[in-house]
Amino acid sequence: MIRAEGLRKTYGDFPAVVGSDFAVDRGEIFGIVGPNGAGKTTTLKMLSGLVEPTDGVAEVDGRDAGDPEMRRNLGFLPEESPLYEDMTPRSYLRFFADLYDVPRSEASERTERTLDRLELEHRERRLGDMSKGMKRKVAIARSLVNDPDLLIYDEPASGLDPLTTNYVLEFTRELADRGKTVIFSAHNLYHVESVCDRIVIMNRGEIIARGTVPEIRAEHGETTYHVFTTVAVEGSAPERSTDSDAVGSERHRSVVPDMDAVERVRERAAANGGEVVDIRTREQSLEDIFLDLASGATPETGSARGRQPTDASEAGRADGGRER
Ligand SMILES: Nc1ncnc2c1ncn2[C@@H]1O[C@H](COP(=O)(O)OP(=O)(O)OP(=O)(O)O)[C@@H](O)[C@H]1O
Repeated sequence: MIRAEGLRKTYGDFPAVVGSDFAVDRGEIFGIVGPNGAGKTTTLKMLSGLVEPTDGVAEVDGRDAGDPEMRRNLGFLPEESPLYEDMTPRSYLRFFADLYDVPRSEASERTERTLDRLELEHRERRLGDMSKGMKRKVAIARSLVNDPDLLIYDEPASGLDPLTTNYVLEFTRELADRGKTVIFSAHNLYHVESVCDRIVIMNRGEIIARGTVPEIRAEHGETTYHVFTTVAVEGSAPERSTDSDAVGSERHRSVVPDMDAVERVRERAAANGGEVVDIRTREQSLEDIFLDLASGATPETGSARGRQPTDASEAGRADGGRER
């Protein structure tokens, strides 16, 4: 459904995205993850047709991402989505449905259904008086007023409490299960790990890893072996056993990188009159893999310079121009 080829964006001399290649299938949840300034937002905006690429291709269903027709079939959730504070969720969503020419009755039915699914209470409360989580839910509902097939969400769960975060992520999964294609960005790896079918990791404008989370683990992660012996061996550390049948007995842990090294620990333990009592494998967490891959980076503070999207500017772009 989505094709990015040699996708590149420079601001002046500064390369925000240096040339990305990836494809996203219909019904997939695709995550773009990376530290501040990695180029996630810029990539999402190029896929949404909001920013014109300096070079390369961003296509949706074979059409240029900037094509107004394609953009009517898109729900874009910006990282910051200031809402009109004096409106209520209902009036706000109706306003956007009108902008998309959704017939009144259809709009109101869809709006209520979406607010029900998002468990949004206080629908007559002023948006200005709502919590951050509720506002984010309204912004998500807004991305769905035109019933788009493609959803592009910039940090959908950023800054939300764990419960609302889970809610938003589960809702994203539900959308994909109903056939929508979802692309979203995140800093937090837990977010992508729990819902994404595939991810790319970006750093300094470049894709530095890609695949499913297990594939990335297999390619870039390290497995270590923790070997427990009854006697000390070179490089081991003593610790108290917590096993129910041996509570309190002392044992020694050696952390080694492969099975040959495990064998050497076994031989040393035997030479010292002891034995191996347990071996456990530990996978490196995705967070650690990510930190290793991104090391050497100088993440910037703050995000995109330049335009801060407002409701009016995003709405105007439903069929308008794009940033260069
Ligand atoms: N309109 C712009 N003008 C100049 N530089 C920009 C503009 N937009 C983005 N940049 C720069 O491009 C780089 C990538 O920015 P981008 O917002 O895409 O990163 P990001 O991965 O989304 O970061 P964050 O997680 O902080 O939002 C940053 O160094 C940013 O300062």
